[in-house]
Amino acid sequence: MNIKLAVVKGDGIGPEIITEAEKVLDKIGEKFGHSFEYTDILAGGCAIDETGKPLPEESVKIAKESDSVLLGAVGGPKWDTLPGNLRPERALLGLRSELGLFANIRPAKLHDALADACPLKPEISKDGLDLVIVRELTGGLYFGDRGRRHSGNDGEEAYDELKYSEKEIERIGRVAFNLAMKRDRKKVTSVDKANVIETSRLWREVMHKLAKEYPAVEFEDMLVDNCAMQLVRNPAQFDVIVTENMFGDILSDEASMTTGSIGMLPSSSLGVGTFGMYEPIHGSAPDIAGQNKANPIATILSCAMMLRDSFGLMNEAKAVESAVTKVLNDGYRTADIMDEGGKLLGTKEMGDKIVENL
Ligand SMILES: NC(=O)C1=CN([C@@H]2O[C@H](COP(=O)(O)OP(=O)(O)OC[C@H]3O[C@@H](n4cnc5c(N)ncnc54)[C@H](O)[C@@H]3O)[C@@H](O)[C@H]2O)C=CC1
Ligand SMILES: CC(C)CC(=O)C(=O)O
Ligand SMILES: [Mg+2]
Repeated sequence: MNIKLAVVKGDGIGPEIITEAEKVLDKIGEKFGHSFEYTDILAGGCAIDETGKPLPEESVKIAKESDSVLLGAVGGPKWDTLPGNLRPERALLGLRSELGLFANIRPAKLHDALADACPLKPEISKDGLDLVIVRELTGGLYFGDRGRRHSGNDGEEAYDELKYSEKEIERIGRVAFNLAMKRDRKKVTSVDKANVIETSRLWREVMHKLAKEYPAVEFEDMLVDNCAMQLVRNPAQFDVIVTENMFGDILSDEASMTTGSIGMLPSSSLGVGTFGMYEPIHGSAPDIAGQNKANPIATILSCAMMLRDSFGLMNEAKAVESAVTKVLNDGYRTADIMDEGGKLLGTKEMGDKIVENL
């Protein structure tokens, strides 16, 4: 296959982790007879510096003409004082909505070798942890009307609109139920705040209707505050969690720690076809940027998701995942997952080790 990828290196650790991901893809290409063609597109802080805009039209155009997008991370303190619509993060939201990527799949699986990196007590993780968060990605608070206004004598007031339509809820619900059908445990937990928020009450109604169409799937609701607690108390109870945009953003960072580090969690963002955007769930980690310290595994595992979900290359995806597992089993660690007896590697050396194991 000849695969054309639009690549957002982005800011902070973005360029470092993307370099390692491309090395892995190139090795896959060499081994399995594919070629990967990368076109760098500007998005985020680097795009602001170069063009004055977080997401130039040209970047969206190239992304749309590609087979999929690979993204590092955007943002950083340099751009934190810009107005909201000019911040680097707008680029990410813009790409997600322009490309129609409403379903964000974030698998959190604890590798056996990382049991000591998981901060939970061993008895909590002893039988393994393997859950997936299905996060709605193009609706909710991050896309509603927002602004500032003056209100009476109380000074300035800021507002962010939260709305969801039945259609938006149903389509993300279907992604979750269909995913659960392919997994051993076939369980969906729909997470909302239906005791307070009207959008959550509609969310719950739609999910209940959908659940009836999937009798083979065990279904439950959970309030988001309880879910945040349960993820630490007993994460093994979860299989597929489906939730709205902001709850999914927050809960997936929390869930990442059950795997040892946020540097381990990959993601795919999908729409109706096979086109996807693939990125680690973490941000640009300005505190470690440029120091060869970032864990590239989340980005590399995102490439495995891309090979499987967008291109149907099952063996190739498995090869990447097995190489990562082997490197971890051999005791190699980046600083974020370092444990007693581990062999510490930098970003580049971790990428090299994974390539070596391919
Ligand atoms: N997808 C994206 O592009 C995202 C961008 N951001 C942006 O990133 C910037 C930094 O945000 P933070 O809140 O600090 O979140 P962050 O996820 O960048 O970092 C949080 C903590 O996790 C660590 N970390 C993150 N990725 C790591 C990796 N691969 N290996 C080792 N350690 C890692 C960081 O060093 C930091 O201590 C902000 O500008 C934010 O808006 C945040 C989340 C997602
Ligand atoms: C700009 C944010 C919505 C990025 C983020 O935190 C995420 O997608 O996980
Ligand atoms: Mg996030």
